[in-house]
Amino acid sequence: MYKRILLKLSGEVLSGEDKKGFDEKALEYLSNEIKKVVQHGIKLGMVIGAGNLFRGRELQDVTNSIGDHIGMLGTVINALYLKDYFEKKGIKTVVVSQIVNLPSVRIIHYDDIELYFNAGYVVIFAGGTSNPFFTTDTAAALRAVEMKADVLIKATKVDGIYDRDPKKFKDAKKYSRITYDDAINLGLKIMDTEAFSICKRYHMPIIVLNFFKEGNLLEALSNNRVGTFVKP
Ligand SMILES: Nc1ncnc2c1ncn2[C@@H]1O[C@H](COP(=O)(O)OP(=O)(O)O)[C@@H](O)[C@H]1O
Ligand SMILES: O=c1ccn([C@@H]2O[C@H](COP(=O)(O)OP(=O)(O)O)[C@@H](O)[C@H]2O)c(=O)[nH]1
Repeated sequence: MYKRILLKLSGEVLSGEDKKGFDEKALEYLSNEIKKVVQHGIKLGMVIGAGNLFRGRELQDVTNSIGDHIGMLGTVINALYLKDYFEKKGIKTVVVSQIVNLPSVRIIHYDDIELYFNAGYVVIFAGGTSNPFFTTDTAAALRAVEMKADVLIKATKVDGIYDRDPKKFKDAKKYSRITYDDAINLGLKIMDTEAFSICKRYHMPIIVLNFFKEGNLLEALSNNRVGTFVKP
């Protein structure tokens, strides 16, 4: 079983698919899935998106870089919302970020992160990469490498990587395994190229899985037979 993971969640995990804001049922489901992982003693880092609040590219009347700043702040909002929710459910959680200075958010410091893991805390890395023009997938790849994760899990609403977007093409075919190079060269838009490149360079395996199937996350960590596995 993987013992140290970076979990990337899209913002819609907090709102429900194609919805905005926060949904109680979605949050309860999420905290139950996370609890299963934490109870196995797995060291868990998380990167959360902000698709349930703001995506820079969707703010059409806003200057690109400012829209992205708004998006990154959205990830901090999500992280704090989650921290509060998790703690009420008994999951010890700390939020770290480089983009805000708030009493509820800690500065990212490698030594401290190890202490948080050893004390059984889930660590939520908020604020994306701290730069506009990137996504939280790229942030997840960076944080996975930085925290020396065994694997990066991209938890999403499709059950793996397909030869085409399965939401648009009913006859899309799923890969159970794929190389970084194929994922990049075939232009499979499940994650951005930057994220695949960082994982390739630092030999970080990726599992893409459907987060909305109960127990899927823990099963993937146990047997590697869920979703799509991206490897060298
Ligand atoms: N080749 C592909 N294989 C799987 N999913 C794909 C592919 N191309 C595009 N997608 C889309 O990527 C989405 C997953 O990305 P995610 O980051 O979770 O969502 P979003 O970017 O909408 O927040 C899926 O909903 C799926 O429709
Ligand atoms: O390093 C980053 C990460 C995110 N964002 C902004 O934050 C938004 C939310 O992130 P993302 O789209 O990855 O969220 P998700 O779709 O996974 O919920 C993005 O649209 C960008 O506007 C950014 O500017 N830089």
